[in-house]
Amino acid sequence: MELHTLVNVLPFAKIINDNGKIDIQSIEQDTRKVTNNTLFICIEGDKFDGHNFAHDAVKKGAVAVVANREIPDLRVPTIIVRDTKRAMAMLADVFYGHPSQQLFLIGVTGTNGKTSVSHIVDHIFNEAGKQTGLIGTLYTKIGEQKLETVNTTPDSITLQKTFQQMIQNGIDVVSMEVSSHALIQGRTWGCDYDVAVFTNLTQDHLDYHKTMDEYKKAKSLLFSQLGNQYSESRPKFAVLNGDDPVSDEYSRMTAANVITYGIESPSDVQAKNIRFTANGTSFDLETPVGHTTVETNLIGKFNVYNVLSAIAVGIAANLPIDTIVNSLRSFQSVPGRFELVKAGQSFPVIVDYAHTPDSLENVLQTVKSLSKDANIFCVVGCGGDRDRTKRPLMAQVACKYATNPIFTSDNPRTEDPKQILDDMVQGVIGLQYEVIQDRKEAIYHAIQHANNGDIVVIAGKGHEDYQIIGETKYDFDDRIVAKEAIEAKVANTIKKEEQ
Ligand SMILES: CC(=O)N[C@H]1[C@@H](OP(=O)(O)OP(=O)(O)OC[C@H]2O[C@@H](n3ccc(=O)[nH]c3=O)[C@H](O)[C@@H]2O)O[C@H](CO)[C@@H](O)[C@@H]1O[C@H](C)C(=O)N[C@@H](C)C(=O)N[C@H](CCC(=O)O)C(=O)O
Ligand SMILES: Nc1ncnc2c1ncn2[C@@H]1O[C@H](COP(=O)(O)OP(=O)(O)OP(=O)(O)O)[C@@H](O)[C@H]1O
Ligand SMILES: N[C@H](CCC[C@H](N)C(=O)O)C(=O)O
Ligand SMILES: [Mg+2]
Repeated sequence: MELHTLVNVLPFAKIINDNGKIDIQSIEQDTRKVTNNTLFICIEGDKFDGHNFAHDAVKKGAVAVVANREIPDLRVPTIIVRDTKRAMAMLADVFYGHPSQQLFLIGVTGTNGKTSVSHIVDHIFNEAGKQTGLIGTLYTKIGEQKLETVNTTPDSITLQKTFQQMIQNGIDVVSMEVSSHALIQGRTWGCDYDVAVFTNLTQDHLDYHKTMDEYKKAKSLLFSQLGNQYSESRPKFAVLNGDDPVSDEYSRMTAANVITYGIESPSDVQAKNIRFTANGTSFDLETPVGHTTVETNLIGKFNVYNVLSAIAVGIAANLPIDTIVNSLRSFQSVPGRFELVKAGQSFPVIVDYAHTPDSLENVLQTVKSLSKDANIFCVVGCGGDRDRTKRPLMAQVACKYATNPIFTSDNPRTEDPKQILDDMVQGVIGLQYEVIQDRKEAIYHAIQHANNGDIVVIAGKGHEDYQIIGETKYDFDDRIVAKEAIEAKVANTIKKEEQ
């Protein structure tokens, strides 16, 4: 695309060193991705100032630069704008041909459940015969192809480029997770959502947002930015959790149609008579388009909320209710979410991604409801360089529900693992718990001491196949470590029996 055509979308932009027509073949905000004929955008970030990389970008092939000030000795055309992040989102949307307008785009935000809900939604549309794409914590999925992601919600260039790739691959429906960080940083500016979903709001990320109010405001942007163009052929919907008090505020902020879902409060999409069985959950469903029964393999009340929100998305997209409900029967699970590890042991071992006080409470409550008298071993830690104030709260939750809480390291990152554990322990002074800093040792310890009828929960890292200590990412997968621990225990038992 020609540089001036692109720059036309940036009101009041000034070009320094303009030297006529230039063909732009890619736009990038990271020098590590710059190639020939790139338009490089300088972003002032938390760690670096991209303006300091402009010369480097030109050396690598950048033919023009977007900046918020003149960069000394830079000889390529430089487009000066006040806000380079906003310019980046606009340029990305234009450069990739407004791809989100051609997709049925669903954004899911909330503290917990984004990955789960986006996967259930993806499954529903897939079963309804649509070609689907998914963007989130686990991966970017284009049809059957899975690509690794750095962030839950990518930067605006990566995002728009991914949408374009999806269109080229025949995708028509995309469900994506929208993090609060992404909303505040404008990574999703330019996204034309058809449906925006709110799961819930509880404590997390206060290291970044500072207060719950700021965190709530960040998430509200998905709803206030939801297009307010009324179109009969393409109405916009906000899908809100009727049992979360924050939904009232979000409802007032959006100009779109609102569908609520819930269990406790009267909602448009409502679950009644919830029945937890050995194989999953079933409930009576009431919706504006009909009443029916839902059966799912997923367990826990929190998963009823996840399923309800996904049903509401299906309804917003005009899918027949029977198609939605039938597809739910074949939805299995999400990797690392309540994932059972089986290696011949006589007690359940569950790996789960609960890394907030609320998610841990939901999972442990569910586990407790499975067997009232079981000893519950809960191996849990808290991430470093993240919200410190959730640490004592997570420890409290572990001690409230588990008979055997074991505090260990999650991803300590650049923090001292001992300090993180000390922060956790501050919440449970005088209560019973163990501290085993090494995660592998902690998992082995829990499995070694669990007996028939007990339950082991390994929380916090779910699908992660690494552990970040310092700045190094080591191979580490709770599911593999747990399996090895079980196998060691089973082998030992057999040996003892043979003696
Ligand atoms: C704090 C934060 O959110 N940082 C995000 C932010 O980085 P930043 O803009 O501050 O970038 P920076 O590293 O200071 O660099 C500034 C600029 O210099 C450029 N640069 C930098 C180095 C270099 O060699 N060359 C170069 O060009 C960078 O590409 C960037 O344009 O923008 C980047 C691009 O979008 C993100 O990858 C990065 O996420 C970091 C890795 C991160 O850890 N973020 C977490 C907190 C996060 O965003 N998490 C949420 C999920 C949370 C949840 O709900 O659970 C997520 O969406 O992933
Ligand atoms: N609706 C829910 N309410 C509360 N807790 C939930 C809910 N759904 C899932 N959980 C719990 O939260 C954990 C994380 O779920 P999931 O990965 O779906 O959330 P997420 O919002 O994508 O998280 P992240 O912000 O880290 O990407 C699960 O492992 C489970 O313990
Ligand atoms: N998206 C979350 C994931 C947390 C996962 C947990 N294992 C940790 O490292 O704290 C975050 O970046 O805060
Ligand atoms: Mg997620």
